[in-house]
Amino acid sequence: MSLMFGKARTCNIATVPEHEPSECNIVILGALGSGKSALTVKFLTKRFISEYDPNLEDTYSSEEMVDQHPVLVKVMDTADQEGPVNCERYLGWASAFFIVYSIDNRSSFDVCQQYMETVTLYTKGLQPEAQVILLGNKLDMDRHRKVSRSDGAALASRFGCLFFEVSACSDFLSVQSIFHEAVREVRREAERSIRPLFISEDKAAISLSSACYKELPAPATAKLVTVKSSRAQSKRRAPTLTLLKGFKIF
Ligand SMILES: Nc1nc2c(ncn2[C@@H]2O[C@H](COP(=O)(O)OP(=O)(O)OP(=O)(O)O)[C@@H](O)[C@H]2O)c(=O)[nH]1
Repeated sequence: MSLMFGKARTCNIATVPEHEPSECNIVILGALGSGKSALTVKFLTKRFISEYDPNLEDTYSSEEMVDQHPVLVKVMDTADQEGPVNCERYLGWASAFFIVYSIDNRSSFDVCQQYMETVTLYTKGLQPEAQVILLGNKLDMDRHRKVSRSDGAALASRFGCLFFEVSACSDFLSVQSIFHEAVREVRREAERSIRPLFISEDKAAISLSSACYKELPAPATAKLVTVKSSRAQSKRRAPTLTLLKGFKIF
């Protein structure tokens, strides 16, 4: 079986349909304190962290079932201190980007615009194109909101990407849904990129205008199978919480 999924991605799950990538590499970008680690840890462990090591950058993986198909989701939780610098380490690796801001912090939203520009400049025209999802985090802080939902939607629409608001400290299923939605987007893109390009004008108009705020799909029932960091794997260390030693988990 060969997968039409470039950039040296591997294929090791035999039951994956031909056009579907068996791995999905998600890079999480955003300003300091926007909640990148909290979202990552929530997805991996269902728990919320309140303290973290801001210099910790690592890649974690989790075997997931998304729409009855297995996929290895790898998550790179980045620790850039001042916006997009030294992006080479993830630009070629990512199948999807989460660009995260905190809805109660206007400047974190401004940093997102820089990330959007950097990432879309790199990804546009690639086959398959890495998918970008804008995330307004800390939805539980709505009463302190500094970025309106329509501002988020407008930015996403400017770059033609999906947009969700979420909270890393509330329910696990909505955080998981966003990661699964990223997998779906990556699969759609993989499928699109192996199809000949016969798009009617009507369809093109629909797809161009459809970017923007999207209601979360019903939470998937898939359950977390394993939690391992790639570093831990390579050193054959015990999986799970040892990899998260930079976090305090509640
Ligand atoms: N209320 C609330 N707090 C959150 C949420 N997500 C993260 N936080 C808190 O915000 C702070 C920063 O969260 P992190 O996940 O460490 O943010 P980060 O983007 O990884 O930060 P850096 O590692 O410094 O880049 C922590 O105190 C978290 O507990 C959320 O959804 N709601």
